[in-house]
Amino acid sequence: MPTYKLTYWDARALAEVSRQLFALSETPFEDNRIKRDQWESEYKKDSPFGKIPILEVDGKKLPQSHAIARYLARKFGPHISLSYSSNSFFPISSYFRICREDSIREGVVDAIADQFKDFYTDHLPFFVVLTGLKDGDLSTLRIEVGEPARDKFFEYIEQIAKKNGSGYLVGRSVTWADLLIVDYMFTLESKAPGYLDGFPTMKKVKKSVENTPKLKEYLAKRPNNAF
Ligand SMILES: N[C@@H](CCC(=O)N[C@@H](CS)C(=O)NCC(=O)O)C(=O)O
Repeated sequence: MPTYKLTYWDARALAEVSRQLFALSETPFEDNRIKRDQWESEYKKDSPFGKIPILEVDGKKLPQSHAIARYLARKFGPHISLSYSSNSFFPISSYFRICREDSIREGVVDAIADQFKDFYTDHLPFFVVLTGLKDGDLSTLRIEVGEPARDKFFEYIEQIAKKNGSGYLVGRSVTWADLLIVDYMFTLESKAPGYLDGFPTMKKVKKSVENTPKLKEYLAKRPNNAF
């Protein structure tokens, strides 16, 4: 088995999906949580794009959080489902075959993750003030930036989740797009209770994902980071 080392801050943010993919697949990895001064003095100069997270696979560096998560999801999954889902109604082997044959599903998972990234960028000016990373007028930012970005994105994925009807966004078990969105929802709900109340199907998706057995175990033990 290759050795994996994931370098990021001591935060969930852009590394958490990949940590969860390691947990779901029960793959050992080095969770290398660094401080800003270490980043500046030791890591930055040798980083491919001058940013973290970075995944090292047998010493080879892979940057960009989505590229890392997609790589791990395909390697371990491809849909990180199999025995981890309690409500997968296909027998494991046939479900695995169907996923492999149905590569359009992988495309849809990637598209949702990319759409989330667009939302994340639009929503960021509100998010950084909400989480205390920057100072600003929270109530004005909520009305002018947060809620319009939230409504645009969550109205799309609420419909996708409703239509899929399984408690997940794509197929009948958890994918990395679910992990990505649910972790962000977790932060939003802890910082702004009620902020996602208009999206009940997505709240059900969050519940299904957080109750995925291996993930539930991981969530109970992970460091208590604010975001
Ligand atoms: N698009 C990149 C963004 C990475 C990014 O902005 N990382 C920040 C931490 S969240 C960083 O490396 N900051 C340190 C710096 O810019 O020197 C990704 O998704 O991985």
